[in-house]
Amino acid sequence: MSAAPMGDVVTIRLAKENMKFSAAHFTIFNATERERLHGHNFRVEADIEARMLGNGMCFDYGIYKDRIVALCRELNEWTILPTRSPHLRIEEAGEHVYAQFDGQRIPFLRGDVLLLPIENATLEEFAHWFLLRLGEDREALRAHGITAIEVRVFSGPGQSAGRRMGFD
Ligand SMILES: Nc1nc2c(c(=O)[nH]1)N=C([C@H](O)[C@H](O)COP(=O)(O)OP(=O)(O)OP(=O)(O)O)CN2
Repeated sequence: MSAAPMGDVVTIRLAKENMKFSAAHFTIFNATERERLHGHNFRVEADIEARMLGNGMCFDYGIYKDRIVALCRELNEWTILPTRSPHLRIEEAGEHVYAQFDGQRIPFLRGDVLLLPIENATLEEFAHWFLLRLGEDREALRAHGITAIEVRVFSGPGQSAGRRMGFD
């Protein structure tokens, strides 16, 4: 049986139990409608497309297991607020962070809040955040022969958003 020729594209699926984070958020639907603050135990999965590199394997996926778990830890046990929402203004004042929405000035302790450069605290924006962080080191992606990554974020069983990014 011939070995898989170098250059074949394979998909590595990473969906480990420890790829998870607990966080509070609220989805903003428009300038006047949002959810109440609530939380989830979010789970993360990643499909990484890559070229075979010889020796019967592609890149060592352990590298990205560790990276995804580390990124989950960055989001764990925070109230996540989006800094790029068109409907929310963030005001930092001393030990507080105020989220200004539709005339409401919602107070948080700075020590409880993680400000993320996303448009909304949604599954699809969390997935995009993971993709941007995983795609930061383009040299490494090239060396690993990685051509695309899809990240899928779950807010609970049966509810997720997947987002894909190609890399040249
Ligand atoms: N396009 C999106 N729409 C919605 C999102 C989102 O991320 N992207 N998020 C929400 C809510 O935040 C989320 O659905 C709230 O959780 P909810 O489904 O109410 O609660 P559970 O996860 O416990 O699911 P149940 O169906 O209640 O069991 C809404 N829209």
